Amino acid sequence: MAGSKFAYVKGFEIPDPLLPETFLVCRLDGHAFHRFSDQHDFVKPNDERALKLMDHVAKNLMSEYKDIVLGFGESDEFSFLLKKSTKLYNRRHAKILTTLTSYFTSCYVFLWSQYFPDTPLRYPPSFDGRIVVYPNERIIRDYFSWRQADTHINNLYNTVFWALVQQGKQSTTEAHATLKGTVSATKHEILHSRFGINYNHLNERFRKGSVIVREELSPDSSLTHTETTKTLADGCSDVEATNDPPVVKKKSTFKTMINILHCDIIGDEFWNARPYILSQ
Ligand SMILES: Nc1nc2c(ncn2[C@@H]2O[C@H](COP(=O)(O)OP(=O)(O)OP(=O)(O)O)[C@@H](O)[C@H]2O)c(=O)[nH]1
Ligand SMILES: [Mg+2]
Repeated sequence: MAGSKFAYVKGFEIPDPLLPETFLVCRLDGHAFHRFSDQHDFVKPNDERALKLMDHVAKNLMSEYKDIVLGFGESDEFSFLLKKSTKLYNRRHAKILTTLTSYFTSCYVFLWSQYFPDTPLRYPPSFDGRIVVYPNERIIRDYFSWRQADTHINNLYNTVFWALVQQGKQSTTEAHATLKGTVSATKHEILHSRFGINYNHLNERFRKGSVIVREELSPDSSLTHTETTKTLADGCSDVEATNDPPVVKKKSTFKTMINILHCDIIGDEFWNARPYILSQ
């Protein structure tokens, strides 16, 4: 049937495919979370409730979108790696970006009260998003190393900064001045000598961010959920088991489980233990 005389406008919708057989990284970032965190009384420098909420949201996104093989989050941001063979929405750029961003945002609102039972949302939060196409494994590893290095740099700075303000009674201007031009060793030293804080003993979630992996379990795995989680924790500290049963993949006997880790992603150990992340 011929379209109406108006149908030609459809021709203005230009296809926006992402290059085939390349890795896609989608990074979502809280919009104006400086203000949002103030308005909702986030603990400084790290609010564990807010970070756990982000992790839970990311885990939900990965349950919904099985082609996401890895997530990494810190502060108000999360990066998601889609396997290079993904055919999700025919690799349409806008379709993937907008659905991932809106699903993440609605989950954030949906789960908010679980983590902030006494703090009603004062206004709707939003997230911006981008997808970057990367050609090879080395660059993907460098990408995630970059985000984790950033986590470390920001967290060390923020930890000393707020120690100077909250315990050292400096103004924020004075604290900035104290830290201007200092190297990492000096920041560690200030924390240790003035505040008795050993940075390396702080919560790993704060120091390393959150790594979310979809682990594949062998079909003959007879381990229980809890045992399996412990086994997968080898080499990574502080694994959070979920209470959900492992998901049985359709059309396959493999079981998968999404785990939240706070481990090093810089270096070989993480990647060598999980070759399937970059090989799909
Ligand atoms: N107090 C507190 N603030 C946090 C926490 N996590 C994130 N934030 C705030 O969120 C900001 C995130 O940084 P950005 O994404 O660069 O800043 P933004 O205000 O969100 O700005 P845009 O992303 O450009 O919209 C931080 O600077 C903090 O102000 C937290 O755990 N505690
Ligand atoms: Mg932000």
